[in-house]
Amino acid sequence: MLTPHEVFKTSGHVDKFADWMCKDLKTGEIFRADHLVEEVLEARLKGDKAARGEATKEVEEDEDKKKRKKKVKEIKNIKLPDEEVAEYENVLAQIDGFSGPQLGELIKKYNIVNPGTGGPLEPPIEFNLMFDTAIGPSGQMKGYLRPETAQGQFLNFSKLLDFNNEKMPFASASIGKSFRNEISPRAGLLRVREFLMAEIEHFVDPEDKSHPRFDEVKDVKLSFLPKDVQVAGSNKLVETTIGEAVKSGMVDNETLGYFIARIYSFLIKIGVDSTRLRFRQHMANEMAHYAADCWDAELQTSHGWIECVGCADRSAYDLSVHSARTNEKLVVRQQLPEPVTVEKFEVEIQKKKFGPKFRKNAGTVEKWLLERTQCELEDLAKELKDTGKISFKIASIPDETIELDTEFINIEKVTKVEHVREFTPNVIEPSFGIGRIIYSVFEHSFWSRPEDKDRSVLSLPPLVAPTKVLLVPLSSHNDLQPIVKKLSAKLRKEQIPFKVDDSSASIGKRYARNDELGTPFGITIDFDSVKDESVTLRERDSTKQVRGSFEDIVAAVREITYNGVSWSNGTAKLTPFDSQSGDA
Ligand SMILES: Nc1ncnc2c1ncn2[C@@H]1O[C@H](COP(=O)(O)OP(=O)(O)OP(=O)(O)O)[C@@H](O)[C@H]1O
Repeated sequence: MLTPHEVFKTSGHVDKFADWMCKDLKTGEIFRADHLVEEVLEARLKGDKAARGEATKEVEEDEDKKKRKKKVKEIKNIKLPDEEVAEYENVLAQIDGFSGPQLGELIKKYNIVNPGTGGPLEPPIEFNLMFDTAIGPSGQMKGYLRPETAQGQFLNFSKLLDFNNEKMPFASASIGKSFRNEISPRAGLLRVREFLMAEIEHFVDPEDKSHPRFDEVKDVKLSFLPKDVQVAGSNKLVETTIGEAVKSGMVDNETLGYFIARIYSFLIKIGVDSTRLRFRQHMANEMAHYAADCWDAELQTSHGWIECVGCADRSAYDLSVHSARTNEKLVVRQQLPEPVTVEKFEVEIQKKKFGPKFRKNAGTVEKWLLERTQCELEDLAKELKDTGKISFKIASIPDETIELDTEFINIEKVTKVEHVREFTPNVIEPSFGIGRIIYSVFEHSFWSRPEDKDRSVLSLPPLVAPTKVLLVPLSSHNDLQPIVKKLSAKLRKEQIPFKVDDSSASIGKRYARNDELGTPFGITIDFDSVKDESVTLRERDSTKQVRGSFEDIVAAVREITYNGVSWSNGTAKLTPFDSQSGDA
């Protein structure tokens, strides 16, 4: 988590990991420029709708919420000219793609001011999001709290490749805290300065980004928001299978497509509502310059569409920059099935002459030369041929310009037979924000029973519910205790997390409060249980009940929870139970 300056300087974070902020010099308030433009234009569009008499219930509720936040000035119901409405919609569709200066232009053009006070704002300036610190007692070594887990994985590339017996493709994964000095943290878990991140770095051959298991997911149907749709100012979703999306080139390659589909399956499995999930492609200027393609899994919540998982093809960027900085090769070597004849530039160094000329720097100069790419060697060979010498600078010998003539070096194109292919892998990176996912799952799973709005249910899938079963003895009568004990032991043995609620509240109340906590099953123990060890199993969402031996009931719970079996299949052999349990 605590990472030396050099790592993030090399990865580009020191120079580029920044958001744009605007300052109100009078009040000292600071706003994130893109969020400000987004919020103000959205508010004006809603005001316009209201002025046109098109206010929906949602608009009214939103306005009410915003008024409470004292953002009154922007919410006036003012009808906008039609062209302006279209312009606003266009800007909003592309809001993630603007640079700082472009945001500054928009702020000027649309006269966007401090929404609270109406005061003017300074043009946007860049604000680096990393928390910096000093490492060690001398305070000399600058460091940062990591803003993502990825870089640590890249630094360990050689070890990871070794663990995988040098075989490609392979992946590493890491889960842990990341830190970003967000300009304005807000919306609970959605934007915080310390958050849990889970990232997979999947290393793949740049010349073959097919995925051996793509066939398994190719028919998964998804909602896509591609970049050209956004650039055209729309947010109309394209519904198609991931197979088609890759085939048409909308999604760059199979491996990226495979992970997009797997992200989808994961989110659905843990309780995300598929109708409130879309994959939005990054627009060209939103994407890092090195990325080949990038899609965000966005979940719709009461705070709008929220990016919860990013899935990017980061190409060979990270490994290349770390390798260049450290002079360590971060490459894969693969035995070729058949030797190939290649033409390539090679450097011939007169080592004996290097020592006296460069002394302690001889090794560094030699290494630098040997690590040049073919393109660089081609340029150097030309320089040597044309001028009889080459001159260059090396970062670690900053005060010296190195000059070498043909007495010291020769660079020539040679024909060689190669048995090994050497390449820098590309990286496909799914990056999950755990807090945002959990928050969205809560919103997507929470509902009230139509017959009684006060009775809420958290429909967490059994697999992710922290407590799977609530054990409910009908009464606190001593006769029921042995069965409670026996059933508890059985559940413990089967590793099914459960809780006992033997409070004096009515059965209905006990069920209701656990429905709200997301506990998917209730097992009721009554006086018949004492006689024949039969118990009742209740399902949270439907409130359906079945009866059977406690062995069969526990087996059904296990099958439904851990093996993806449906309620009706899992309880097919049990007897439907119609009770007046106080549920209604
Ligand atoms: N401040 C934050 N609080 C909580 N989760 C975050 C935060 N920033 C990023 N994440 C999570 O980490 C994931 C990967 O980070 P990434 O760098 O792609 O986000 P980002 O594009 O910077 O997010 P945003 O544009 O919303 O700031 C995001 O999909 C999100 O789930």
